[in-house]
Amino acid sequence: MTDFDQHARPAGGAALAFRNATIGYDRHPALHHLSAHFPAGSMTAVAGPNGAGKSTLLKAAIGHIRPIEGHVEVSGCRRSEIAYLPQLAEIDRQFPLPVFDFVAMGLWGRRGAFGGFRRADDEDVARALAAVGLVGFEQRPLDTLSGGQLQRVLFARLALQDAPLILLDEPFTAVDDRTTHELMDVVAGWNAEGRTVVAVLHDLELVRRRFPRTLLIARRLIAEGDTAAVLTAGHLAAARRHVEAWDEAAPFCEVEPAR
Ligand SMILES: Nc1ncnc2c1ncn2[C@@H]1O[C@H](COP(=O)(O)OP(=O)(O)OP(=O)(O)O)[C@@H](O)[C@H]1O
Repeated sequence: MTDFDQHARPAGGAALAFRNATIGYDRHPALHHLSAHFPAGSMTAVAGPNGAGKSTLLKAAIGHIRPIEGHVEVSGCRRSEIAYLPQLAEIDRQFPLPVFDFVAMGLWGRRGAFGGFRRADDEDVARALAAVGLVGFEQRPLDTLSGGQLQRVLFARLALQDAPLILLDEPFTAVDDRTTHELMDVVAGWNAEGRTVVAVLHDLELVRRRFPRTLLIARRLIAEGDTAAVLTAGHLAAARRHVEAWDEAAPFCEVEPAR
């Protein structure tokens, strides 16, 4: 358990399911007929080659993209309660705020933007910063942080959202091994509290070590389930072949679902 166990949730939290979902941009599908399930309380890695549709899957889960066909279902919480960490490249780090204030924004969902802060909130922010190893950084402007420090700040803000379902898009890209290890422990702590975690990851060794479940996609489902059974040489080769053979101009899906 982490410092956040006062927010610990009972088992039976939030789940996410894709039901024969085709998801794309301007009606050009990026993901075809995807059926996949992220059970409540599970911790799942989403893997696949570049362009496989991993970020698209997370964006559909939070409702930024609507399926062209099929359904994306969130159960056990409202979509607005999902915590989502986009790729670092999509984050505006020129935000003119000190670390403390930026992290405190994680409380907005619970307090409302104009809800006012309580003394306990200051303590929660301080605890969140301590949990990611950033004591002493409270007044540092965001734009003076290294990539790894910024990622720690983003994790602290995410923790304060107290979300039952947490989606992370390549959270360890451009951070060193030590930061990855420490932030990975934070993620495992969230999952131990009963939160459902879905993380897009390229580092398959990390996935094998730390994620019990994996979803392997390549514009469609290749395999899902126990990580060892999913990340086989055969499945990984199939994923590469499928993405390489993909015709970007194909307007509509004619591929049968993989399962
Ligand atoms: N906003 C967009 N408009 C049009 N096409 C897009 C958009 N975003 C992504 N795509 C396309 O959808 C497909 C899947 O992209 P996505 O970013 O989901 O893949 P990914 O698996 O996350 O890739 P990577 O590992 O490179 O981050 C790609 O062909 C991409 O070019």
